[in-house]
Amino acid sequence: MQARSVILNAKQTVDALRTLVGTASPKKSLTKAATSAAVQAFQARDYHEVTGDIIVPSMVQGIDHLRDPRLNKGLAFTLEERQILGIHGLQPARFKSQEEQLELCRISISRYQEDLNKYLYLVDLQDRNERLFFRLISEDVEKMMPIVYTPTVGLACQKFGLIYRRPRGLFVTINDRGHVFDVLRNWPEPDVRAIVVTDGERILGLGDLGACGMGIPVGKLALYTALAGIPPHQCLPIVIDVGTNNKDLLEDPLYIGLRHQRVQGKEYDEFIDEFMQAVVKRYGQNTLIQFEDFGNHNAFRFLDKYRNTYCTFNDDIQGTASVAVAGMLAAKRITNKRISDNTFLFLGAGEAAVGIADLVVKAMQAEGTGLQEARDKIWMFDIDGLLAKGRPEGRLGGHKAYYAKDHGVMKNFADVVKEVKPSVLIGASAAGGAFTPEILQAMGQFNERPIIFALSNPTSKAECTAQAAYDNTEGRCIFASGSPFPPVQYGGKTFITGQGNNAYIFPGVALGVIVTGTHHIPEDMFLIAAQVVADHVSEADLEKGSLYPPLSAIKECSMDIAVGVTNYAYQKGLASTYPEPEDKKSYIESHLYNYNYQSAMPVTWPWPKQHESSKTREINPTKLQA
Ligand SMILES: O=C([O-])CC(=O)C(=O)O
Ligand SMILES: [Mg+2]
Repeated sequence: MQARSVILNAKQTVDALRTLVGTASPKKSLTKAATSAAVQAFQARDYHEVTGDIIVPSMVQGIDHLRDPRLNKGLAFTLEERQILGIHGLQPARFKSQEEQLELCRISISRYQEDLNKYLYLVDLQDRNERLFFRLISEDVEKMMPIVYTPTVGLACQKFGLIYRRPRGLFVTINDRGHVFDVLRNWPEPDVRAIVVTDGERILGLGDLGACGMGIPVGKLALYTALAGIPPHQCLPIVIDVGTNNKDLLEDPLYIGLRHQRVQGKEYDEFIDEFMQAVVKRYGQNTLIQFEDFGNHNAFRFLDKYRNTYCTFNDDIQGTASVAVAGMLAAKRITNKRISDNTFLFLGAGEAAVGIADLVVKAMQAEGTGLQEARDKIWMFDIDGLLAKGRPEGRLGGHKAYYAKDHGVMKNFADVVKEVKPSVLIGASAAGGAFTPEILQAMGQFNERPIIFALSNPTSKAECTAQAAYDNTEGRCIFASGSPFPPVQYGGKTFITGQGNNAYIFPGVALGVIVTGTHHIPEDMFLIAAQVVADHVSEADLEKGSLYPPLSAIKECSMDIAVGVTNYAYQKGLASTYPEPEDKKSYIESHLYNYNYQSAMPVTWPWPKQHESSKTREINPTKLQA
């Protein structure tokens, strides 16, 4: 007989599901219709035991409070909570505050010698106790960010097959063609607002790591919550697995992704289209989709293709550009030069380099410089040599063409440095150590205060170290790097250089976009973000050698960026959440994640006392008058 369509209420759905999965003994067997309705209701996520901030108390088993990382508080459960929740006796007698737990976490991490082990400790903590994890990172950004994020996350991606324990995020493979929406439906959270997606083709400066690139969306979204307070249940990390061209991975028995060459061309493009549509269908058109670490050839294409039809940005192009421009704005205070008064030379002409160049041009235009004049001040050098018009083997597709010069072929970067005599040298090439002492010394000869950015990640891919930049410029350089470097010793002084990493930008932009329900993300938002970060740089920061505020100030930057983005979104009519809040900051704050434990007591416990409600009645003024 054909199953009749039935709609079950939440309780019936749960009962039916429990019966289906064998956790309840059925009073009577389920009809086919009820079974199908239960499965459908479950798949449509009509019902959740624990999702987002919503917990259905009667549906959570006692021990789930310890097993579910969103509920677990470990020894911080009070006696009342342990008794009411049915977990009394499942833990030792000791009660701890969250602060005491944090202290233990710090001690535990410091006992590991290797960063990868520290990373694994934090992965376990996130799997075990979510609030503790986020509070730990957000309260000690300087120490924790290099572990959950760059540079250690790069190593974690390289060893992903070896360290893989539990899944986090969604793996959508090319074999799911035609069914991407169904895969998205398997994600248990109904209220996703932001996705970070990679296809793993260009993980940091490490190249094609295929599905092992999952560490990146996970790490970026950890910063969404830790640095911008975006609730974790609103964040979804995704890897799009279309294979890998990394020969070592294809032969590695530990590799966890599809074991074939990357699917490319029309099939790949259609798959990405299907993915974008499936996201909108599942989570709505305002779902933010952050593209991360795609190959150069795809990154620009997708940004151009989707930026006006989806809520999307490319962090490697736009986030990195924004943080680099923030550094340039801060550097003005040292050099007393406008951005337009500089000559730029880039090593690399990929996502980061071209993204930075485009935003620098915009910043120059804001200073009153003409478009062509601005572009003329920017030189680029890539794997084929200087970007010169008509160079024989050079690919000059897309925005790269804007920066090609009427110049003969040049293949030696040091020669280009000597000829162009840039005041700003920017490395975004993934060529570790490419800024040789000879190049750095030349920068020191042409400039009183040479600006040198070694932005490639992780640390091993940086174009030079902070120490090398100081040593080879008599300590006169203005330096920033994408990955952190230890303090520099030069001329009897200690310098703490800044990290020009897009982590200063994307969490705040994402927060502003999410709370306003902005659908498109205009380039101006990244210029706003750059200005906010530059405004957070104090004289003391500049004095000690940093063009950026300390990492501990990223949370404030994120909030101020979100306020800037929110103001802009309402001014330009891009916001979809109405009415427009008067006080933007408190509106944003009302959306933020709370890192502190919440009471696990049922909301109805203890029951309101009778005399308390009657007291309210007693002071009712109308009654008094009567
Ligand atoms: O992840 C980072 O540290 C910065 C970034 O986007 C990249 O290098 O691709
Ligand atoms: Mg990236």
